[in-house]
Amino acid sequence: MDLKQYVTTVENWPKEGISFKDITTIMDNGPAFKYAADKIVEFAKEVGAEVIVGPEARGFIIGCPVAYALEIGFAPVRKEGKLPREVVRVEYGLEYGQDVLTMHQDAIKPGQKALIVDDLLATGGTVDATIQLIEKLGGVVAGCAFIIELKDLNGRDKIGNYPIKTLIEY
Ligand SMILES: O=P(O)(O)OC[C@H]1O[C@H](OP(=O)(O)OP(=O)(O)O)[C@H](O)[C@@H]1O
Ligand SMILES: Nc1ncnc2[nH]cnc12
Repeated sequence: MDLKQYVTTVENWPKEGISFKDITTIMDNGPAFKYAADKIVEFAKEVGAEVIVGPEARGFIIGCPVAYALEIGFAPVRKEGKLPREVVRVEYGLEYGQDVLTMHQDAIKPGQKALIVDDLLATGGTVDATIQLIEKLGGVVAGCAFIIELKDLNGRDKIGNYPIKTLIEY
């Protein structure tokens, strides 16, 4: 399937100069959404993922069906002040901002193999912070999977040697 045809590009949103890649037009097409999730499920099996870790909010959209298909757990990464129990926290930078990401202290078991799943890899700030959170909890990063990669922003450089899967490149 040519998944790229289902992505909508919105120029100058949410800020001047940003070419926003909107995945809601993948999600609202059943076969396209299933294809994207199935491709990431295949990768999750290859790397032996034992838990899926997804950053708020679009990482929930694609991460949860992957976890469901594999019958493994899903651990949410949330912006500060959203998780109700004790958390670990990491500050990070975005293509269009700065924020703090958190995970519950008990979200990952020591030694557990975690696959990070998100809709898009841009500067890599989010995935870098998520890797740090998993490792603070004693987890092992099995890999990172994204529907979309924005190559010019060199997000891969922040991921280092972990296995990476991306389905669409710009
Ligand atoms: O590689 P990066 O430069 O970190 O950018 C990628 C991140 O940015 C977007 O999330 P955003 O923080 O906009 O939050 P949202 O999913 O709640 O819209 C996207 O869903 C990724 O998580
Ligand atoms: N250009 C972009 N499109 C969609 N989501 C993003 N997150 C960071 N940069 C983005």
